[in-house]
Amino acid sequence: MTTVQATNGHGTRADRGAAVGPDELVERLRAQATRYHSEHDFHVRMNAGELSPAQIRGWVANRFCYQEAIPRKDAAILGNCPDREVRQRWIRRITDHDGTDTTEGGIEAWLRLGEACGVPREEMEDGRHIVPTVRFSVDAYVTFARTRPWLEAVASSLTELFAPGLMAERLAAFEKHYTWIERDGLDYFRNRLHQAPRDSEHALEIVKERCRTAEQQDAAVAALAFKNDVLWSMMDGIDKAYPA
Ligand SMILES: O=C(O)c1cc(C(=O)O)c2c(n1)C(=O)C(=O)c1cc(C(=O)O)[nH]c1-2
Repeated sequence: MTTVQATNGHGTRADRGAAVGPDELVERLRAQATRYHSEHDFHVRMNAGELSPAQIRGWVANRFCYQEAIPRKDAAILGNCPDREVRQRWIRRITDHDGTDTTEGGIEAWLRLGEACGVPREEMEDGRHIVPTVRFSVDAYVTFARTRPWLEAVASSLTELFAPGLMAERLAAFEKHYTWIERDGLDYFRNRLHQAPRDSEHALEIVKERCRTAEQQDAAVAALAFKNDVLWSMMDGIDKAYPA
């Protein structure tokens, strides 16, 4: 089939006329990997061990804004989703981040990561280090989940398909290059190594099964492209705020 690639990579309806099968849809979604934030220069330098302590601290403090917003984003998806089976599994994402009476969640693990890097917990919690680009990008993601159809919001979470490679590389890079960070602080990344594939498999199953029309498929690809933009602009904001 002939395709005309949109220059912004958003895979608009002009790309294709007809709906494709589930496997080809997965290929279209996976093709978005080239625009994932792992390709951003700040991440490339992070994993090469080239960032200063101030740059790592700036990244950790700003990323806390994203971590804190994830459960609110997932609650918005639950609120818009009429399907009990989907909700039954999706709800796990909220406790993974918020924790429970007996388990520590990702937000607490991220606060410990920050402390291990030398950012006091209260400085993360009060948001004093958050730069405007990060705040607006994160807000755009939560607003997207609140206002778009729930299936598109599920598709937008599929950046997590691309996350495990970056996480594994990051964990190795932190252990090798940033030895000034206490090892216990890296639990967040270790946990995500198994949580991210589990979550993205579920989201992919939903999108494969339910995005059957060309419009739904284009909307899913566009949602994923939007999310890549959210993550990329966060990195742009952090990169600019903490120069080498
Ligand atoms: O550090 C990263 O590179 C990274 C990327 C992503 C992602 O691809 O959206 C997530 C996370 N981390 C993460 O920790 C996380 O909990 C998470 C949830 C989601 C989501 O969209 O639901 N993405 C991500």
